[in-house]
Amino acid sequence: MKRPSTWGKDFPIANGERQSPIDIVTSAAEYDSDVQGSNALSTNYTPESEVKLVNNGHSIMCQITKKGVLTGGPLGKDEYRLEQFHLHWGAEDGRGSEHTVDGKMYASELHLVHWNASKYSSFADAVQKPDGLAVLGIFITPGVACNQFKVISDNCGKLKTSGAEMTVDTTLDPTLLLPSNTSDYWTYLGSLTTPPLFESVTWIVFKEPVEYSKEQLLALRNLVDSDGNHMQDNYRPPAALKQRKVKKTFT
Ligand SMILES: CCCCNCc1ccc(S(N)(=O)=O)cc1
Ligand SMILES: [Zn+2]
Repeated sequence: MKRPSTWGKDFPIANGERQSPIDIVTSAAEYDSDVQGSNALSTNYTPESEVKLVNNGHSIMCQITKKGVLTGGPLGKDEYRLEQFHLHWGAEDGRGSEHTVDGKMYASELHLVHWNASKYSSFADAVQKPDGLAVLGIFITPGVACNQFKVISDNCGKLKTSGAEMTVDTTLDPTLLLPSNTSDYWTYLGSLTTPPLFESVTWIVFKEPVEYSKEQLLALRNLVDSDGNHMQDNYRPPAALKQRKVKKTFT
């Protein structure tokens, strides 16, 4: 994939009104009490009985096969189905996340991608609809190892090159990839952060980061992308906020 600065030519929506990621200016975010209590954000994931990993040339992706559901919060009455998760990261710890918080970049960002199964028939059908997708963004910071992420980081060596796929014969519970606090998040209307950049994503970015070990981050940086280079800095820089408001669920 070419550099983000070149995307505008082939994908004019790159300069659209609801592009992602964004810099989250915490002082400008508006508290929204409506996303608490009975309609709090809720995940109901079924653990994967085997783990399908793909090096798709610009990230490492886990294709979900079990029924996993995200509801509540900013999603109204609709039920969003977990489709896949993947990550973005830097060449070093000081950069790598896509969203930033008051200009701060994290070392990596995990995206759990869901599609609106209440209104659409498949991910492909939902991916271009304004209320088609919901993505959970989880910031990653260097620290202790994340045990559930070992399923991915321990197999990066076998997924080195673009197009490599493998099925790991072990279970994986996506719930264990989430931060302990899933009540505090920012949410706003945005887009896919890679081409085709469709403006179809309700973003939910958790305030609390998750820790991965140095070794787990290094495993990501040793992957090879579709250009044959080390897969690093596969993050899009923040796009203009334009006429959007960011909501927050905490004071
Ligand atoms: C039409 C086929 C689209 C395939 N690619 C989907 C896709 C791209 C980016 C993200 S992200 N990085 O915004 O979560 C999720 C899913
Ligand atoms: Zn992503």
